[in-house]
Amino acid sequence: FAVVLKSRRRQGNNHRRPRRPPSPPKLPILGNLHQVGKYPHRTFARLAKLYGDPMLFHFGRKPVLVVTSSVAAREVLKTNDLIASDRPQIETANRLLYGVNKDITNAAYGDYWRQLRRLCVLHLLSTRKVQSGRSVREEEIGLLINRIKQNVQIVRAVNLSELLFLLSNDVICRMALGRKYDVGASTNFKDLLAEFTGLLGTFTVGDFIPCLWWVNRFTGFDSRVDRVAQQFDELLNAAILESEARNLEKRSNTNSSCSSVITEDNYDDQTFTLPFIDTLLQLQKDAQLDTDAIKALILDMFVAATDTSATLLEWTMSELMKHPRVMKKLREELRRELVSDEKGEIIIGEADLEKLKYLKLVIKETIRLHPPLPLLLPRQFIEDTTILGYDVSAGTMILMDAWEIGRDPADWTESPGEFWPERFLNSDVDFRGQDFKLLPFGAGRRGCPGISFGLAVVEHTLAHLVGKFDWELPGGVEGQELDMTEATGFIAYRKTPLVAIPAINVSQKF
Ligand code: HEM
Repeated sequence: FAVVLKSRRRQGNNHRRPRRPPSPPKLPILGNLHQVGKYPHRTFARLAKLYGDPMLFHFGRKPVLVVTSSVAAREVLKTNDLIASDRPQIETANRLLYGVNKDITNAAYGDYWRQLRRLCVLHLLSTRKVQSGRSVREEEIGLLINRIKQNVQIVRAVNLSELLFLLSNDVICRMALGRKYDVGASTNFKDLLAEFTGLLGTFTVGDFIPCLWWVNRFTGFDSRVDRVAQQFDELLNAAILESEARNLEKRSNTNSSCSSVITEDNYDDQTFTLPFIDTLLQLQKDAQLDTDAIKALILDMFVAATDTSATLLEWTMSELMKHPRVMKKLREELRRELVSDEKGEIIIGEADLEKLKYLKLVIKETIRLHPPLPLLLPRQFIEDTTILGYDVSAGTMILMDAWEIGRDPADWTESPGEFWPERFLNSDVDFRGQDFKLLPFGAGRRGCPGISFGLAVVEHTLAHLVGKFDWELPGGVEGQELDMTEATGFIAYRKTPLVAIPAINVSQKF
């Protein structure tokens, strides 16, 4: 009798009407696409006040769960971590990244993704690998500082945004390919990467309304995608040839007849200093990776590392210029904790960064207010599930509004919209995926594996920019008047570049 009752109950459950999350009214065919606007993270924040959290949108026919609170974020990223670990398949990403399931970021959840993730975590982004990039970072930050010093002497404003993008581009270029590709190359690598990232972040109408697939062909979007994909492919093929030549030279120098192919078992200290491309090519056989997968993985690293770190730096400098009290306090910390050379110039080594507690609070506060990816990266549910009592179907896309979550007065009770790094004093709230009210790097299985890599560049560069220079806005504009408008797109850059005049820091003479 109990069995019959149980099975009846189960049948009853299966047939109850699903309880869906609240949705704004939608249009035929378009669904809610017309409501998303230029700044989707702001639109979602506004609509959540009317409809609640989470909300169910429809982009064309695609259901999209939008999360705007830490409570729902925890339910998705912790309680349902496994079920929420897929990514939606986006046609443009597949065209740019060597087809379906080649790179890590867009790979469907499964064995192949797990294999790539392991490779990244162990061999490309591990603590030792990040440490091995120290000399690259120091050299590139040194070049940045010299470029700025040249402008100090003639009291000229510098385009800090441009310089910061160049820096993070050069760092990842050297770490991934072993050298910079900008200087003297026929292709302007930086511009090509910017175009690549822009295209990758574009959802097109055909992604959500399949019968409109032809629009991209008609507007010329598809041919742009194909051109950029081909240009990168040529560049990566050349980089692979260079890597093979390096490997050959190394073998002939060591006069060794045995192959220098590395496996997971013969990984030595020297291997950690290799560029990503050399490591991946040498692990290729052991890891059974095809060459397209290696190229796709390298491209992922470029996109993931360049704009995120540079954007975080440009917002941090913007907030500091807007808040001279915080800039002064940070500079005092740098003077107090670091030693100076005989000319009075502060010496900043990576080992010193641990001492800079206030600098870390400044970065944390900036990333709370300006997460470089305000909606993280889209995920997708693998199975039907429930989120805060609402039924959600397999295949539903997930957008996590980290921008709104970081400003939600329910979690950030004291002036949530204000830039105030001291809010993190005596607080252990962190952004590494354990605190669902601060999610700039996501969380769970698919959370960002490059946090340490990114922060190593950001912290070190910020210490140099603030420790070595005083900054003013051109035309006598006061910091408080600095325009803080964001650009549109999946990465929240500044809308206008940050331009500022550097001056010799009072305690220093160059
Ligand atoms: C300030 C710097 C950075 C920010 C704000 C950032 C943010 C993010 C976010 C929000 C995600 C999606 C997480 C999720 O779905 O839960 C992500 C994924 C990822 N990030 Fe980062 N990231 C940064 C730097 C880096 C760097 C430097 C690298 C590598 C060099 C990197 C590599 C990746 C990869 C490979 C993924 C995809 C992971 C997967 O799908 O399994 N990121 N990042």
